Formats: sequence, structure tokens, C-alpha cells
Amino acid sequence: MATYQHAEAILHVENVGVAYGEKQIIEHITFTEKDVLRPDVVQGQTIAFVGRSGRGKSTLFRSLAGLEQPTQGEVMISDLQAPIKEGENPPLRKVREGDVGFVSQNYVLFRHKTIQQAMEFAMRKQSLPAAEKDKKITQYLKDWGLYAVRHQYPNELSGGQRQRTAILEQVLSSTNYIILDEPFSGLDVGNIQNAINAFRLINQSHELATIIFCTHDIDLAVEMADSLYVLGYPTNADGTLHPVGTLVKHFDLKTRGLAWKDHFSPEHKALVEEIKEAILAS
Ligand SMILES: Nc1ncnc2c1ncn2[C@@H]1O[C@H](COP(=O)(O)OP(=O)(O)OP(=O)(O)O)[C@@H](O)[C@H]1O
Repeated sequence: MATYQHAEAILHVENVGVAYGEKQIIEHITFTEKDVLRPDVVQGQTIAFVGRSGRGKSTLFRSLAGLEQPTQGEVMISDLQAPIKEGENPPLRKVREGDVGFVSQNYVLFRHKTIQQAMEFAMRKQSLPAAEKDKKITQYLKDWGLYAVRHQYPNELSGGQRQRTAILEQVLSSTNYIILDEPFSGLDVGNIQNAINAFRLINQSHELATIIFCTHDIDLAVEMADSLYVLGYPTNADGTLHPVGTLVKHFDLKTRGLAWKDHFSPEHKALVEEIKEAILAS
């Protein structure tokens, strides 16, 4: 029995390539991620990208976030503002800077804003009454374990608190999806667990709350993702590697029955090995 169904595309990437000058970094990247509907569960999607260092994950992410125009191809997202006809899906449009939340490896916080002020700033464009905004901010800060430190400035926070603030700023200011470039690097075991819990909260806040992230921790990628792509160098006919990054493998954890599980099973472990092999071969 199917435990989920696919609705409209939330992200459609068509033949994307990026070159810097003469050097092609990534090419021929095509994939579509669709909204997933599960009976009686509010569920956004979690999409992981893994691959060896320098294969182009951050480069792809900048295009997905609309921060950089790809040299080839297009990144399309659901146009949530467009009028929707009865029984039809929202149309797609090209992603623009600001549509998507992006937390880079070197995220920056406002030095002169407290957490509370940064959250208010992140929500400034939302047309909610002030009291509603305040309620929403308070709830998020409590859920994310930041309420007690809400009047503190970035230099008065721990690394984990700073990172959660950066992520939350993006969650509150973006509407489509949120992209995180190595969100777990540099976090201790406790903070990794906090971040995992925080992502689950985002995912469960709205059906369209999609998280896209990359990591070198394959166990963590398998634990969190319901769709996982390996970005690597494809193999030429003569067995050598073609040194331009592309999607060499896709693992759909939903069809394998491994998504949204509380326990890390032997099947999850086997999948980790399969993914590592695909990474090493590319
Ligand atoms: N602005 C730029 N100009 C020229 N080359 C660039 C630029 N940005 C990235 N590159 C090159 O693109 C390649 C891919 O880099 P990218 O940071 O996207 O890889 P990555 O897969 O995210 O790596 P890592 O896992 O180490 O973060 C690298 O060889 C890098 O030197």
C-alpha cells in the first residue's frame, strides 16, 4: 500500500551547467522534486546532496538559490503567488534571489542585532499583524532552544546557537525551500542532534517546507533525507573519470521504504555502503 503520493513539482532543474571562464564545473544536471503528501501527516521534503570534495555541490546550490545564474539550463520553482485554477497545480517560474533561504558554509549574522531583532527583521516583508509575527517568532525560538538567549548578540552566543539563528532567519524569510551548505560541519554531537530536531520541526511545519542540504556525513544524510543525489564525475567509456560534476546517482528512500523511520536499520546501513561506493567511484 502506498503511504504517500506525489503532488506538484516544487523544484525543477533542467540541464543546469555552470562554468567559470573556460572551466566547466558542473553540467547536465536535471532533476525534479515533487511535493509529497502523506495521509494525516504534515511532511515537507528533505533532499540530500553528497559527493567528493570539489565536485560542485556549493556551485549547484548557488544556482538552486538563484544567487548565481547558471551558464546553461534553468532552475524553476512553484510560483506560489500565481493564481491557481481549480484542480490545477501552481505554474513554475525561474528562481530569483530571495525566493529561497540559503545558509552557506560561512554564514554571517547581523552583529548589531539581538536574536529577537534579527527574527523581526527576517519577517519584515510578511504581511502579518505585529502580534501574529511576535507569536510566531516566540514559538520558533522556543522550539529551537533560543528563547532564553533571545536578547543576546551573536558574539554572546555559542557556535551552535549562532548556526541555529542563521537557519531560523532563513526559515522565517523564505517561502519556497531552504538550502543548507554543510549544516552539520563543526557542530558537536549534541548540537547535531539539536539541528536534526530543528529540521524535523521545519519539515513538519508545512507540507511545502523543503530542506535541501549537503554533507560529508553519509549516515546523517541517510538518516535525514527522503531523496539523495550523488554529485560526482561520470565515468568515460574508457573507464577514466570525466572531470565535470554531474548527478551520477539518485537514491529515493521513499520507494525503498527507508524514509521517515525512527530507527536506523540494517537496510539503512546497507544503503550507506551503497552510497559510499557511488561516491568513491565518482
Ligand atoms: N568563483 C569560482 N571561480 C572559479 N572556480 C570556482 C569558483 N567557485 C568554485 N570554483 C571551483 O569549482 C569546483 C567546485 O567547487 P564547490 O565548492 O562547488 O565544490 P563542493 O562539492 O561544494 O566541495 P566541498 O565538498 O569541498 O565543499 C572547485 O574546483 C572550485 O575550485
